[in-house]
Amino acid sequence: MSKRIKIFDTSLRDGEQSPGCTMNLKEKIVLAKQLERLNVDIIEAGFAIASPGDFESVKTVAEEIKNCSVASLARALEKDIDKAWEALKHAASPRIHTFIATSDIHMKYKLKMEPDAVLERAVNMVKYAKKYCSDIEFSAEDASRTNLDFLTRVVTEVIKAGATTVNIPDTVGYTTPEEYFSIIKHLKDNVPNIDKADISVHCHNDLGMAVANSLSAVRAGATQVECTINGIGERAGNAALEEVVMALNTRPDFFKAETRIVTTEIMKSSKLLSSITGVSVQPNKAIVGENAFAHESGIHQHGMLAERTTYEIMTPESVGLSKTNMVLGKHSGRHAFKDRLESLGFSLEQEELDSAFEQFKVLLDKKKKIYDKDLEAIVRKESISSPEAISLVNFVINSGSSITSTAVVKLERDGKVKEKVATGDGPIDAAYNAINKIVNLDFTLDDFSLDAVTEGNDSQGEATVKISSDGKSFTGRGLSTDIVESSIKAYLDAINKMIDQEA
Ligand SMILES: CC(=O)SCCNC(=O)CCNC(=O)[C@H](O)C(C)(C)COP(=O)(O)OP(=O)(O)OC[C@H]1O[C@@H](n2cnc3c(N)ncnc32)[C@H](O)[C@@H]1OP(=O)(O)O
Ligand SMILES: CC(C)C(=O)C(=O)O
Ligand SMILES: [Mg+2]
Repeated sequence: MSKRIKIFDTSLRDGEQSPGCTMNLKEKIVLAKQLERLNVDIIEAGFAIASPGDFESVKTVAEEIKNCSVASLARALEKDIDKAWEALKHAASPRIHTFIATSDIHMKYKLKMEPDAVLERAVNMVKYAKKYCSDIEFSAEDASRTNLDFLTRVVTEVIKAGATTVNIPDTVGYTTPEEYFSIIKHLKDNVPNIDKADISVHCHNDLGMAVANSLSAVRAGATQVECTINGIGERAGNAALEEVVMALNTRPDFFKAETRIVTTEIMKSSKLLSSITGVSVQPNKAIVGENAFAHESGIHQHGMLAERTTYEIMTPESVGLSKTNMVLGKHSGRHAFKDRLESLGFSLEQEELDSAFEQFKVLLDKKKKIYDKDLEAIVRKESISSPEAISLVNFVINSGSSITSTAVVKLERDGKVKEKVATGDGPIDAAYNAINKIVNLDFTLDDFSLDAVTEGNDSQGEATVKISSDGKSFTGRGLSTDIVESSIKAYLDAINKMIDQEA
């Protein structure tokens, strides 16, 4: 049977402790509402005593959110708990979250308290909070580095005092999945009243194990996971909500656990947070990174086209993306290329397809990102260009604002290569003059235009050239990331059409 895991989102509290991730009141409300749509169980809205701004945020989130519990953090101090309650009192479902550190290092150096005094404070503050509301969470800060017998005592006593959730944080991201499993299992087996409270886990990502540790704890019996959107949080961050949730969702056979998260809201939540904080996620970030559902290599794309499950363990639709992103890139093959062209409405004969595919690969050596418009441009060129009587071998341009432009152009015709040098009014004019010297044909240049056909710094420029001879006009097109090259190609395309028609 599947057990229910509560998702406690702390993006607004621990998440906001990430340098660069502070949010103003309005932004916090917008994010809280999105977390409500995501259907998290608990929103930790802030640390009410920390500042008037934090107090106001907790208060407003508490008043606005109806379908999730709203929590405020409070040290194990009466003044913190009073302030938390003042902010939370109008919440539909308030939770006071009080904490104190229990590890030897923290007790000795930071709190300067003996363990018994810490235990007593924890118990008294849970009782103190309990007079305000029934839903009390207690966190034993730095639990993963706490003496296990002492931690067992603390957990037992705070549950007796009325804590309904006991959190066992890996505050400094120090533990490992196996070790954390045994800590949680030990508490499950040795705390007599453990079933009266949810065991919560709160993992930091200092060693990159926050999600793995959280999931391991779920296997050991934890019933609440604390996490943040995009994994933001103090230092290296907290366990990423989207990763925890999708792991549970994707592997019910293994975890036998489920959440109430509306997973189709995941992507929106991630993007909203990034737009609020200005901190975007790395492209290879699991679940919400730009590449998480992108397939670039030919063998994978071929497999995906045959059957999605060959390379997709969860669907992009399940996290709110409209579709898998088949990235046409350097490693793509003909299957994916053809599929994309067909989706753009082009159906090419094998020969045309091979030629377009070849051009596509050449283009990729020059251009990092290929857009649909690039493909359209390649195909349009493919279907409109004439047989090449004259082809470009290479060219060299010397141009600048204070020198006369000079072009050296090398062309091939009937297996013979010819090279000429010419000057001109700008690099394109110089190149055209050099071509004129080589081809030695009688025509006039009537029109020339240049357009950027795709997006980005490395966009392709399409040159269009009109020439005429004996009252007939010929249009040529050329495409390249280099505008001089596209201009030369367009000029030669028009000349080839003229030669073709004269032949
Ligand atoms: C693991 C975590 O994420 S814990 C949450 C961390 N988040 C934050 O700290 C953000 C908000 N914090 C703040 O704005 C400030 O630290 C405040 C307003 C809470 C307190 O500020 P100050 O009163 O100036 O104290 P300061 O932060 O310098 O030191 C913390 C004090 O709280 C005490 N303390 C720390 N944790 C606890 C606790 N859980 N219970 C009781 N006392 C505690 C420390 O011993 C220290 O006490 P001292 O002033 O008597 O030496
Ligand atoms: C306050 C507690 C839960 C915390 O953030 C931590 O221990 O990391
Ligand atoms: Mg934390």
